Amino acid sequence: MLSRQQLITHIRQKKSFLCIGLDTDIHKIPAFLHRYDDPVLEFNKRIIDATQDLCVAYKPNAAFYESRGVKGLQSLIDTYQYLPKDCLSIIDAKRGDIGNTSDQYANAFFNEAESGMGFDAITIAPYMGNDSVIPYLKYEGKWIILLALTSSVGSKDFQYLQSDEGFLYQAVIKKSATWAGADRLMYVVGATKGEEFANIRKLAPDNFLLVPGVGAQGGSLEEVCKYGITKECGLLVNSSRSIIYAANDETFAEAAREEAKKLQQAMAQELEKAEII
Ligand SMILES: O=c1ccn([C@@H]2O[C@H](COP(=O)(O)O)[C@@H](O)[C@H]2O)c(=O)[nH]1
Repeated sequence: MLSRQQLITHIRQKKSFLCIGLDTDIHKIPAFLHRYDDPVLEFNKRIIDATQDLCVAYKPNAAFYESRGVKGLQSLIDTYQYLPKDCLSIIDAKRGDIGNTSDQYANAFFNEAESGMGFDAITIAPYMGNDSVIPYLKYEGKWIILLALTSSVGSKDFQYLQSDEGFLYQAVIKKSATWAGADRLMYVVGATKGEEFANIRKLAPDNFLLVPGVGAQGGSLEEVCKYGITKECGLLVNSSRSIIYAANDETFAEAAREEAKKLQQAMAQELEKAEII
């Protein structure tokens, strides 16, 4: 379990607000790893070993594990167990369902005694409203991360629809702020939506934002920081493919480290600019 204050301390100590996405596709990892019992786990362990001093969070995306059935679930559980305790562990599951079903999702990802997984945080699609989100908050100290404004091209289909509270994504932020405080609630905001960060900060001045889209999707770290950084940083910037698939041979973990380091160094500059370190 990682509290807001611990997260902020780690950001200052590591000079980093990098979240590394473990979107591990068994068909994309280096061929030599296939001699291991669990190639995906071996890949993840080496990525984690090579990068853990450079990042403050890891985010396995559930789809890459669930797509492989029982074996994939085991890779996910074993990867969770291997994650360093000083990094925020986020399961990117994007769940959302009626209350009793959400109870089961929360149990699956938060109740380590029963499922083998006790992630610190989970991404949630908030579309089904309050009763779909509250079950996760019953787990003391765990974080919920609601999809607000996603990095996807399709975000314009619904998220920018006008409502009484402004755009629909703005209504999501306003309403959900009544469900939990900034010590338990984050929002996903895509790095590809740099121009919206200033508006989002007006609605969510203290919440951490989980920001995917830097790297393979072309989002700008500089723009995100220009409008999104707060005095306590308030950002976790995720990159998955650009780091974990930086090379496709025996050097993959070193190459991942190099990519992570470039981002960490750019983040250190942003933290200095904002006088956080
Ligand atoms: O709006 C969103 C929400 C989630 N994601 C997820 O983040 C990573 C991004 O991976 P990259 O390889 O760095 O593009 C991936 O797991 C997505 O499912 C997102 O991209 N946008």
